[in-house]
Amino acid sequence: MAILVTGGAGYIGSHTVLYLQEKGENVVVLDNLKTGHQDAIQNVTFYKGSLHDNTLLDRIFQENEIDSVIHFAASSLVGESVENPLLYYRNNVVGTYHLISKMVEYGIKNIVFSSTAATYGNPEQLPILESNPTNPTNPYGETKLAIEKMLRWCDDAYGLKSICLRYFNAAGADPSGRIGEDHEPETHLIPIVLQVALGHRQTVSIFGNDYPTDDGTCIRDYIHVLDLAQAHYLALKRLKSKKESGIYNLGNGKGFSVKEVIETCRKVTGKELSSKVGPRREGDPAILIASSKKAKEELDWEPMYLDLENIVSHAWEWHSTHPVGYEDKRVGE
Ligand SMILES: NC(=O)c1ccc[n+]([C@@H]2O[C@H](COP(=O)([O-])OP(=O)(O)OC[C@H]3O[C@@H](n4cnc5c(N)ncnc54)[C@H](O)[C@@H]3O)[C@@H](O)[C@H]2O)c1
Ligand SMILES: O=c1ccn([C@@H]2O[C@H](COP(=O)(O)OP(=O)(O)O[C@H]3O[C@H](CO)[C@@H](O)[C@H](O)[C@H]3O)[C@@H](O)[C@H]2O)c(=O)[nH]1
Repeated sequence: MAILVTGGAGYIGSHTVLYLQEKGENVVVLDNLKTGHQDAIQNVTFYKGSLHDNTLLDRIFQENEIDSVIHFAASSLVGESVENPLLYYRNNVVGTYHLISKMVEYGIKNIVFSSTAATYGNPEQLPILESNPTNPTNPYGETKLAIEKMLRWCDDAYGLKSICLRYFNAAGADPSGRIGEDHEPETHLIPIVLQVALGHRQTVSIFGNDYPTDDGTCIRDYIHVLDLAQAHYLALKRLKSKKESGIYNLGNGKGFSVKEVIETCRKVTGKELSSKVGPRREGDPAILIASSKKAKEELDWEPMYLDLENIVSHAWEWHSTHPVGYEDKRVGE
């Protein structure tokens, strides 16, 4: 049997594919390469195309013995979603609607879904529990919450079992340096700061220093991408054994401010790293920190790389050895 990984050529998807391969799983990837890289995946059955292509989805489900799906494919940038919400409703909600419809048609009962801390909005308590209210402050979070709800109703109606993993901020890279994060343009904080270290940018702009935090900058919970990969594997195992849907936070349990992240990058790279304070970015909550107690208890999740310096070191290992990222994007230049 095979696992279909949508968005498997993306940052978190490719790390999960590698993890699943190392566990001996048979993996099929669907990715339109909008933000992913074919070079990030090796030795898998790969279909280049979109969630919106029903004919391609038919082919994938007919040509492979798929018994479960891990669904990463999405548009996932907070700022972009505020500027272009319809793109997010189409790619995330409508795209997932197509995928789930085909799963129901082909009788595939298990899905692990990439949800997000952005479903909570400005949290009422910290650390955030899965049972806390969800009030997204941006269209990205809204679309992910809409999908969680769609999945819940599909469990009731069709017996489709889902585990929604609400990740906090994915960071780091495969410690052996084989794959890493490569987005164009890059919007995530750690790779942006490391681009300053590489001399690809002059400075990093700090998006606001008037938040209600100790140093005035936003606090986030950075979780290693391989710890996320492990959680997907465990979530699939649980779906297959318990046949129960669920929602789980995945975070480090510790929060770091933007200034603290920049300082850690200075320490790891040994470089000065210029920064300047700019305006707030619309849609950003002040503080997001996870409680991952439920994932640890019910999925037996044991994150291995909780130290921020370690996470940044793995990211730096990738960026310093691949200063322009994957080779494939230079094809045709
Ligand atoms: N990076 C984070 O910190 C973070 C945090 C929480 C949740 N998430 C979620 O995790 C998932 C993966 O995030 P990522 O950081 O790896 O992003 P990414 O952009 O690197 O990966 C997404 C992948 O999906 C593919 N894709 C997008 N739309 C598609 C479509 N319609 N059909 C087929 N393929 C499509 C892209 O080409 C890309 O390879 C997303 O669903 C995102 O919302 C990410
Ligand atoms: O140049 C930059 C980039 C980011 N930030 C700040 O750094 C923090 C982290 O930002 P970023 O790395 O862009 O991540 P988030 O916007 O927190 O979103 C990530 O984390 C969310 C979960 O918390 C996921 O849902 C999203 O998909 C993922 O992009 C935020 O406070 C930003 O305002 C800056 O100050 N300067």
